[in-house]
Amino acid sequence: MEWLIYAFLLIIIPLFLFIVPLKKWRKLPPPPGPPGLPIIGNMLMMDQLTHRGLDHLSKIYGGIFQLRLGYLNAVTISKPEMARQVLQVQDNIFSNRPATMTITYLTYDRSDLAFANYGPFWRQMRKLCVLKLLSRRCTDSWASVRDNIDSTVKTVATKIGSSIDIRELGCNLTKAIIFRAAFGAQISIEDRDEFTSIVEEFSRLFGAFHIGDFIPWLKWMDFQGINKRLKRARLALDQFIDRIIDEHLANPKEVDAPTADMVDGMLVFLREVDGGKVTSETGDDLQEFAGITRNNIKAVIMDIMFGGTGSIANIIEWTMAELLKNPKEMKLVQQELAEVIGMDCTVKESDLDSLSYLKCVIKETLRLHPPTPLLLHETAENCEVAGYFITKQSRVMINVWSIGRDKSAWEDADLFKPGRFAPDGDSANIDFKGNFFQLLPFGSGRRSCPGIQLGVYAVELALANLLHSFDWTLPDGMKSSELDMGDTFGLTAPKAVHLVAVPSLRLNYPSVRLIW
Ligand code: HEM
Repeated sequence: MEWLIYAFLLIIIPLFLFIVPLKKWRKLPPPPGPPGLPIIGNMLMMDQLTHRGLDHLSKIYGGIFQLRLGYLNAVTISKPEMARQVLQVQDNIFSNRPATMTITYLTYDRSDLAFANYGPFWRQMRKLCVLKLLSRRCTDSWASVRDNIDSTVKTVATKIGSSIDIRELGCNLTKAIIFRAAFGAQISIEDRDEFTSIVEEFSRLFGAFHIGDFIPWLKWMDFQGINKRLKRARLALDQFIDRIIDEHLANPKEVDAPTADMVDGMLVFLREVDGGKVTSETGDDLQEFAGITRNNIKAVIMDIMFGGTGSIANIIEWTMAELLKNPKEMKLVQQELAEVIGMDCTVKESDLDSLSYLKCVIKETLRLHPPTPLLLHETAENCEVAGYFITKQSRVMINVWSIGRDKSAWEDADLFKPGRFAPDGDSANIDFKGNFFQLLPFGSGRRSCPGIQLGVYAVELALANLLHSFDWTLPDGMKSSELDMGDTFGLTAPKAVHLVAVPSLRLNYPSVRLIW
């Protein structure tokens, strides 16, 4: 009798655990896609891995298709319902991130938040970032937004009648916000310039092509000398942030102090590895947290630099461009600002809730120009989407740009019509917080953007003040129809040609002079 029980355990259980599921998967076809060559697969189509290239391929192969890049399967999703399958229904399987060799090295072996795989470490880092660095309670980050927008408006006021590069204006503003939030008000101009060049080199290296990412047995090849650049870049970051950390350690602050910055926030959890001890007590909501290392701090600071700076500046530039291209919409937003704020003062945080049309304009801009057009995820297990078999460790690209322009989800999908989100519009109930899979500028589910509150606040307050304080025209008599609306593709998708516009004073001058 006993042998019967053993036979059951040895034969039936493995059958159910392995063979039955395998058979289930085997019946399913892989997603459609273009035929590939031996070994390299579709690597000759690498130039198509942009939001526009993948959108074009989705018109041929459908809302889900697969490219084989060497040994890597890359699946693209371009329909809202399939995005829901991936980001909500099977979120647990799709919450890993793909990381190239370059990214792994530059993030200290993925010891950050954005590239860490889903699991206990990621959960703790996410909790730390959300509660201690990016929430409304982190007062300095938010004060940094207000102060830096005030000084941007004052700078524009000194350039009335001259051409202003809006991309540059937005980048300088967001860099100032994020630098001060991360390192505190004391950071010098020289330090800012030094750190900007480190971030720029990281950004160039993140996009670098390495054959070993696709054909692992060719990992040793380094045609472009990337390895040397990687080592130099990480050393520069080590030296810079170690100095900042040491300065902060020498001058400790209470995390709740009004002048505490993100480095102060993280130092509370610092575990100096050399000494092997936890240097300070952990906070209430992270009692079980074993602490973080200097490398974690460096990697998270880089996440915040990349997450914050490009996207906020991008939205400001695209919104201004769409409003200059659509003067009727510009008039509606400015009319709302005049009615809500009056013409004697600038916009304050408490006014933002009343600016409902401005919010519609920003939403519509995010639909047409999401700053991160492709969400990058990776599968943790074999699974099924829409009747297709997706293998474990597939790279999954959710084409948010394509989904935002999907003709079956949006009426007049290619037109800029903010009124669709107004209370009487056909998309009035749709928000961008990840609940509606046709609009995903901040992603959805576990890996969605933790900086959404801070980011939206900065975008709304900056645009409200720029549009309320000034009237804007295109330079040299350029007509709105002549404005170039093309984009480029990198980690984000900014306008291909920088937007240049000319401000004129809009508010009642004597009262505004008192404020400025
Ligand atoms: C306002 C403009 C912003 C937009 C449109 C934006 C968009 C996004 C998107 C699309 C993702 C990926 C979601 C996914 O993969 O499903 C993301 C992730 C992330 N964002 Fe943002 N973001 C913005 C602002 C910020 C700010 C201000 C910060 C920090 C200061 C930030 C930090 C991050 C981080 C750390 C992640 C990685 C989260 C993780 O993997 O768990 N973002 N963001």
